[in-house]
Amino acid sequence: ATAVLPGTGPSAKSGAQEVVDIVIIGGGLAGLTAARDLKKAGCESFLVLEARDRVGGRTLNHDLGKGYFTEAGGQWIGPGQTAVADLARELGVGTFPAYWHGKASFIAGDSVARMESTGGFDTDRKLTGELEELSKLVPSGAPWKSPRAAELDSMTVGDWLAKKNVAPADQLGWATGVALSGGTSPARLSMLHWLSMVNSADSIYDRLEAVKGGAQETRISGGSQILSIKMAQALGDKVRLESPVLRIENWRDGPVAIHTPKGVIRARSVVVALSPPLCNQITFDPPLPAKRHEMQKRWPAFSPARKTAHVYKKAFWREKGLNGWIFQSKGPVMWAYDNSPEDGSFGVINAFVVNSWLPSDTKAAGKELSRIYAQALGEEALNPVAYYDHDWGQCDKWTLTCISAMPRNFLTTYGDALHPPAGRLIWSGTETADIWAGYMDGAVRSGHKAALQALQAINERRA
Ligand SMILES: Cc1cc2nc3c(=O)[nH]c(=O)nc-3n(C[C@H](O)[C@H](O)[C@H](O)COP(=O)(O)OP(=O)(O)OC[C@H]3O[C@@H](n4cnc5c(N)ncnc54)[C@H](O)[C@@H]3O)c2cc1C
Repeated sequence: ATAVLPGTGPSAKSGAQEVVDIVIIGGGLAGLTAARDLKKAGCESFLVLEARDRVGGRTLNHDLGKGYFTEAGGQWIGPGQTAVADLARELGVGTFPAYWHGKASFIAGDSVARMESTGGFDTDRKLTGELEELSKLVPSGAPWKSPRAAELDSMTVGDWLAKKNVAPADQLGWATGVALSGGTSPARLSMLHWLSMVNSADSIYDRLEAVKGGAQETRISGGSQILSIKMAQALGDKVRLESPVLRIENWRDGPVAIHTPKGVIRARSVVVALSPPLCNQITFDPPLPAKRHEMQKRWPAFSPARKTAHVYKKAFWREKGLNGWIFQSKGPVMWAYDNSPEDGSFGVINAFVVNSWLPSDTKAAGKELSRIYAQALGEEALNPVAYYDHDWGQCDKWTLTCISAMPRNFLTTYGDALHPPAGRLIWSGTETADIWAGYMDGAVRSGHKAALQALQAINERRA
């Protein structure tokens, strides 16, 4: 077992202060994976501090009753995402394929076109080939180290596409793909960042974008938040909810003082399992190294993702040969898709929606979407039995950024400040992952890495 500070037990009180070896900040997939690894390694002296009254961070289940769920945040896993798949297996959580067979619906104004789905967005093969080749030059974990980093970071995906004369029929596919995976429009996403994402997917574009054979292929039984819920259950009172960290003192030499509204905890090492903008909400004394501070402050912290769910008595569209996918060229629906339970006992249409096209009032938004779904799937869509709506941008001080969409020149300016530990602080969270950064898999990978770093740091100091 790992040593604890002299004279302390697994979580000892010294005066009014608790003292532990390792504090983990953040009870998302990254923080909880790190905690689980510490426990597996025999370390008993650690705590997870989570700001909210729940675990899971950017994964969140809507409870549909009778053991069924649909997801408001991260939900799919796919080929190559072995860390999150292993975690599910170890926790006894099953997986099942996302539904995509049938015809997809494309709405342009009053007309609806239907096309047999191949399980992907069918973007132009020649162009994706070019993208794949370029991506081989951009290491996913450190894109700023690419031999062409400066050039590729100075352009947006939109700039690159503009030079390629994309056929009008293909433009929606590219824009939707970039918006869903990159979190913004092609005009706002750095080409270097986009290429690093393709690189993560073994430089196979469909592995990033598609449902069939891609990162949207597989769903998690019980909803993706179940992974965090199960990890937290096994960790018991090591996980402290409603404990936002507001201030961190003495991080350079330790013991580090970690301030929450419930008191101060002291630790030898701290795993900060938060995205950079969330780190920016914590006061550090002494201040962090200048470049790290600047990077956190400037990291894109807008959270445009809003996800909705319509629940129907049955998945009526399937009987009509439709797969439930809806794309709108102009309108609130970026992509609606069938998110019904594995047994198909009722129907769910989830959607990524564009805020500026939709009323902020939930009831009005649900009605507007039902109307659009009816246009694509039939009149039955007008009568959902339940509607859920989660706007991460409106309600989330503890998320701030759903999918980090890096603008031009950010990664080459600040990227090298993302990983290096600062004194006793070890940076974790999906943004720091070597592959699949931004994804649940990246979060799990970053948690494994942080646990190793923390154990190593404690052992080195003991030696
Ligand atoms: C709408 C949406 C769709 C997505 N789709 C997918 C998908 O299909 N597949 C996929 O793989 N990924 C997807 N993602 C991304 C995926 O959900 C995230 O990459 C992953 O969950 C991040 O985990 P994390 O632990 O790194 O960070 P987080 O989940 O953000 O965890 C950080 C935790 O820290 C807590 N916290 C914040 N500040 C403090 C503080 N000061 N003190 C204490 N605690 C604090 C937060 O409450 C949170 O619980 C999606 C995300 C969103 C939002």
